[in-house]
Amino acid sequence: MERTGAIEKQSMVRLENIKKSFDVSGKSVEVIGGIDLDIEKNEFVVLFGAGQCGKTTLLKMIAGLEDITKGTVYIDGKKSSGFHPGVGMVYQTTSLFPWLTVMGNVEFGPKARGIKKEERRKKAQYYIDLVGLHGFEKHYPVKLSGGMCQRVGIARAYCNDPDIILMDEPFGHLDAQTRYMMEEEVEKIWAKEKRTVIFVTNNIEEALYLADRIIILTECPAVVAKEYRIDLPRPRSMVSEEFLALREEISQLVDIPRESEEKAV
Ligand SMILES: Nc1ncnc2c1ncn2[C@@H]1O[C@H](COP(=O)(O)OP(=O)(O)OP(=O)(O)O)[C@@H](O)[C@H]1O
Repeated sequence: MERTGAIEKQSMVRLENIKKSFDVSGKSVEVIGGIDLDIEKNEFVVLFGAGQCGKTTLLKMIAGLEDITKGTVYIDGKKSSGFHPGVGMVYQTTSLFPWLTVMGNVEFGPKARGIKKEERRKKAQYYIDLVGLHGFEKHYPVKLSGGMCQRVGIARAYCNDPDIILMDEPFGHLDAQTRYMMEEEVEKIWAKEKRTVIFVTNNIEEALYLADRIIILTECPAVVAKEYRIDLPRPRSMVSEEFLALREEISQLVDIPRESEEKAV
């Protein structure tokens, strides 16, 4: 709880000294080394760090899908234990049900909660339209491109009315062009639907394009190395002076080669 004068501001997500160790061949390996974090309602927070630093593990602990070794997660002020219905997840690779159509996948959550057909169809249609898939309602995932599948995943997450949406490198497997398009889509949807989003990536441009705040994690065991509040106006230009200056600063901090340097090696 943050104190601002006499008023107490409650975080949507609060992590208190979160630690995680895995047992690997009988040895305890610490992956998360003690993370404290407060995330405000409707904030767009990006967890940024090198591959294998523990980002997915942290996200899973927030979702209640992974046991916490030490520390506490609070969701909307309440101590969280296990899966929380107010948390939705969009995964790295598509996790759609292949035997269900686009409509079937998006309405799956409300259907499981017993929402009547007419109501859940209306809602699912709204989110299908919002992610730009109008006309694809009856298609099966096998007939869709990677970007379209991720759109369905996003619509499915929103259709469950979560307060918090966790996105785990959702565009990591897409080609560069589709990735830019999807980043624009997510930004637009977030501007319209305003939820608390925690987005994992190891792509600096993506982080800077989307985030209100970037949390930079150290390599394993992950702790918060630094955080940046990004106040650039939205929608952002990836070639503005301020954007490029921040990209340079963060690149140097985390020493991640740019795409062109990676290719040159
Ligand atoms: N169930 C598990 N048992 C043992 N080790 C695990 C388990 N899950 C994750 N790890 C280890 O924890 C570390 C962090 O993994 P994690 O997937 O959280 O990293 P990440 O930052 O999300 O990686 P990437 O960016 O490559 O997706 C890795 O070394 C991984 O091998």
